[in-house]
Amino acid sequence: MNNEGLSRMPETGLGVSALALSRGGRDILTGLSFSLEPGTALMLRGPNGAGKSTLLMALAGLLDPRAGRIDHTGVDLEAPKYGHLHYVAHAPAIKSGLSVAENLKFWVDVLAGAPVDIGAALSQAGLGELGGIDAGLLSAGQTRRLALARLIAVRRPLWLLDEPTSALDAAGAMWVGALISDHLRRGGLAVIATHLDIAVDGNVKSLQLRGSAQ
Ligand SMILES: Nc1ncnc2c1ncn2[C@@H]1O[C@H](COP(=O)(O)OP(=O)(O)OP(=O)(O)O)[C@@H](O)[C@H]1O
Repeated sequence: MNNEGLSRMPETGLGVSALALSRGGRDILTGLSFSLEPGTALMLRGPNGAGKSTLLMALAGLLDPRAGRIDHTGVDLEAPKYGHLHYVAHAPAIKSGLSVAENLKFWVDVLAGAPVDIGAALSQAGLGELGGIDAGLLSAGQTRRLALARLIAVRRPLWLLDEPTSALDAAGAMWVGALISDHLRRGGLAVIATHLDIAVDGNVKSLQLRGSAQ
């Protein structure tokens, strides 16, 4: 694959060692270790309740480890903490009452992204004709596309994606795969919780979670 012409991400790595995560006083994951270099995707697999979302939340800084370490390497220490990552939760954080374009603009402002062409990002997400409508009127798949559009609108090196192809049609799932592939080619990093295979071109690893029996 020729990567010339692609703007590269700042080189960010991720290291997890002897990690233990608990929720409601119950151990969900214990003794988990892995490391990821730039340009790599890690697919988190495992049955319902295995701890995929819990791990993503911890990587996003939303949940403190009970034990062990999470190290984000190559991060600009002057930058806001966790300002190098996108966390896109399973439940799309979309505000009804705001238009589709206003929702994306809201996220660009929250994420302190540089001014971007909102229309172009929506077009890439397959929502080019829908920028003016109330986001509450979107279908489930369109809502997912809008939630993911922030990955395009604000470039960040680490993507933490929880079931990103949920509710998407076949073309949408292909789009997500292409989006992640492009991200990896730029030297980005992605950790993705998914029950479905996502067609990603590049260095893709897989981690099977089984809950606290790790
Ligand atoms: N706020 C909470 N308080 C207590 N337990 C919780 C809480 N949130 C999640 N859990 C528990 O943590 C465990 C792991 O949940 P998690 O959502 O991480 O699993 P998952 O692998 O993402 O599952 P799924 O495939 O169903 O999305 C589950 O047993 C769940 O009941």
